[in-house]
Order: sequence, then structure tokens, then C-alpha cells
Amino acid sequence: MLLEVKNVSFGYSKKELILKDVSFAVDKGERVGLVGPSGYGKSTLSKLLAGYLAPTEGEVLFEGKPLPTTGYCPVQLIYQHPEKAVNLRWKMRQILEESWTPDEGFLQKIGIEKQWLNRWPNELSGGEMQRFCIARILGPQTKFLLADEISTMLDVITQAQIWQLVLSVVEERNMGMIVVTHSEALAQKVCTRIIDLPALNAARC
Ligand SMILES: Nc1ncnc2c1ncn2[C@@H]1O[C@H](COP(=O)(O)OP(=O)(O)OP(=O)(O)O)[C@@H](O)[C@H]1O
Repeated sequence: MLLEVKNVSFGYSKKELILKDVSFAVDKGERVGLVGPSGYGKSTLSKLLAGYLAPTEGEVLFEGKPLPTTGYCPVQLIYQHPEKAVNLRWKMRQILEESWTPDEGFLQKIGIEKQWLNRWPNELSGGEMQRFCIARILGPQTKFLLADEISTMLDVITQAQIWQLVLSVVEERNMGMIVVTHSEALAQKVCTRIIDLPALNAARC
């Protein structure tokens, strides 16, 4: 299995666990929808899977090993709010190339126009900014994607374009993916399997 969640528990305080004894696995080529009501720990679990938070108990394994604590993490997270994921004092070229330097063909595929590279973050629309955030985490070392409500704030046409490009890269590279969404319709459309988090989470079921 590519990504394994083994008996993971997590609480922001010692008093209350948000996630308790959660276990599941996702293989290469799978796109797993993670669904559940608001506040049930979907985003928290995404942060644990990307290595931003450490489990209180249990472990997250990638290709059989714990996630690296230094260097590049092969499991990368795309957020709902791209503007919160970038340094507003940097121009877009610096934001993008901090991670890797995609060639022109890749930028074209992602729908990034060359002149946007010289703009500040506040000079882009939400959809344009989300394209940068997606391009930034799709460097060659990325093997697994976590998409946490990545298209919720976009209009339907931009949503469709963003999903088309993400799915094309994920399929081309045979990556694994977890899609956090409130939309059953989106999960049914883009995922190969759906996990109902409350059913796995002993803290909430
Ligand atoms: N940094 C934090 N410190 C303390 N509590 C937090 C923090 N982040 C989230 N929580 C709490 O953890 C619980 C789970 O939040 P989380 O964002 O993971 O849920 P979610 O299922 O993604 O919700 P939504 O669908 O509304 O985005 C909530 O009760 C939330 O208030």
C-alpha cells in the first residue's frame, strides 16, 4: 500500500480527541473521497497525512516508512484557500519556483499564463491562484495528493477545469489521492472509492 493510516488518534488538547483509532490505506492509482459532516476531523486528518501534524497515537506510513520529518514530503496537500498557502510578499514566480521550476509546457497544461508570473498574489483571481498552488505541489517528487475542498470557492467552469487538470496529472503519474469534500456528487464523479470518516473514527461514531 502507498499510504497507510494505522490506528491514528489525534487531539488538539489532551482533553478531547478529534480522531480516535482511525485506520485505512490507499494504493497507487486510487482516488479516495473522504466525506463526513463539518467538524468531524477531515481537514485535521489531511494535515496528519501531509505531516503538518503528528498523531497522538498510531502512525502514518508512506511506502512502508514514516513520513520524512525533514526534506521534501512526497505527500502534498492542496488547501481550500490558496491565498492562505502563499507568502503575500513574494511575486508568483518566486512562490512557484520555491518548490520546483516547471517548464512552459507544464504551465500551459495547468493553465498558467506567462505574465502572471510577474504579478503579486493579490493581482490574481482565486482560480488563477489555485492553479499556482496546484502547480507548485506537482513537482516530480510528489507521489500522493491530498485535495481539501480545493474547488469549493470557484465558479463551476473553473471547478471543472481545475479538476480536469488535477485528474489528468494524477492519472498520468499513477498517483494516489485523497479528496476531502462535502459534495457527494463531486466525490462520486472523481473518486474510485469513498470513505465515510465518522464510520472509521471511534471519537465521533
Ligand atoms: N488548530 C485547532 N485548534 C483547536 N481545535 C481545532 C483546530 N483546528 C480544528 N479544530 C477543531 O477540530 C475539529 C475538527 O476540525 P476539522 O477542520 O478537522 O473538521 P472538518 O471535518 O474538516 O470540518 P469542515 O468540513 O467544516 O471543514 C473541530 O471541532 C474544530 O473546531
